[in-house]
Amino acid sequence: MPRPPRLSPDELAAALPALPLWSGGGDGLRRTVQLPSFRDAVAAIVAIADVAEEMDHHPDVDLRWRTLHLTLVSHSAGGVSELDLELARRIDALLPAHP
Ligand SMILES: C[C@H](O)[C@H](O)[C@H]1CNC2=NC(N)=NC(=O)C2=N1
Repeated sequence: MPRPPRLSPDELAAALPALPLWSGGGDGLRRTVQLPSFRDAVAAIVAIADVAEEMDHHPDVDLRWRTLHLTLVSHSAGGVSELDLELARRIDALLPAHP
């Protein structure tokens, strides 16, 4: 299946209000979340990995103790695409709703 192109700045600006826990611009969407423990954070990564494999779209992941930093970017498109928006929505459904 062809991968979607990168979003234009206007398309991205229109999409971001629906993802209030995510920041960033054309170089990637970013969310930081603190989990109760290191193990909880690792479990969150594993749950995200299941979604990423299903979508064949993978986040950049940086874990510092129990603080998880996620960056979503479509490497092949050279920016943020609809796949990143969908992955962000699915990650939000897995993680606690607070920062
Ligand atoms: C062959 C495979 O579909 C590609 O390498 C996929 C895998 N996951 C990916 N994930 C992300 N974030 N960007 C990509 O360009 C990408 N490419």
